[in-house]
Amino acid sequence: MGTLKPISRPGLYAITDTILMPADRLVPAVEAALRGGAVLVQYRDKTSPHTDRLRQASALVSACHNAGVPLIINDDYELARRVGADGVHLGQEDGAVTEARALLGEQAIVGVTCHASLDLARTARSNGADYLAFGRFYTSGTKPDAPKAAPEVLTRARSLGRPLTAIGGVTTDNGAELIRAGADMLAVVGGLFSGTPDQIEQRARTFTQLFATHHPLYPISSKPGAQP
Ligand SMILES: Cc1ncc(COP(=O)(O)OP(=O)(O)O)c(N)n1
Ligand SMILES: Cc1nc(C(=O)O)sc1CCOP(=O)(O)O
Ligand SMILES: [Mg+2]
Repeated sequence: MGTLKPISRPGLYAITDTILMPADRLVPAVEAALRGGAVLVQYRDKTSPHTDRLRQASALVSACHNAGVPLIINDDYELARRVGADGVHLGQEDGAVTEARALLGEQAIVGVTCHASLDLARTARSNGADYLAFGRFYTSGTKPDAPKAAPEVLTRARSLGRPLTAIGGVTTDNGAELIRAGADMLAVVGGLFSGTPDQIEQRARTFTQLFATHHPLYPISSKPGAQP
């Protein structure tokens, strides 16, 4: 068995956005999410020139590693390798898990989009995915046309034995339903990053509190009121 990867901690998965977070606000916004308890961060930028993406991803590696949190790069495992990120998130059209693993190494975190499909999830698991992402669960301003999923898919996917991520229109109001259905991470763009750093930090704390209240495996020592 390999070493346990850091995604074994349930919690908020913060995903960046080029519209909500222009270059000068990117790092402060992510630092606010980290102060609020985000356990994983994804750099998702589908439009900026390569040199900008390289600079921004490098800055995020430093911010995340200062907080002891892994940084995932969306789509681009070559960029992940260049900046020393901790892994990559792959959609169904973004290349093979095995190729990403070969480039990034055994310890890399590779996540895969499974939409609402247990078959896609089984295939992703066989190919070595470290977490399985399901969605979109609610109305999403960031990706309105993503295929729909119902929370029950999370409950069914629990038997696959991989951490489950829920994405798409997730907010502090609807997140508890997804955690109770089986989500180990809530992947959030608009429901987290549409605001000032203070608001982002407060929302991240609220998401973190949802895990403390509703996730069965939330670390005992992190539960409010628990003795250290
Ligand atoms: C955690 C997480 N889940 C799903 C996605 C979506 O990936 P994909 O289907 O490749 O779509 P794009 O994000 O590339 O538009 C994700 N990025 N992260
Ligand atoms: C990037 C992405 N992927 C989705 C999927 O369902 O695969 S939904 C989505 C957008 C997530 O942003 P927001 O939290 O603002 O809805
Ligand atoms: Mg993709």
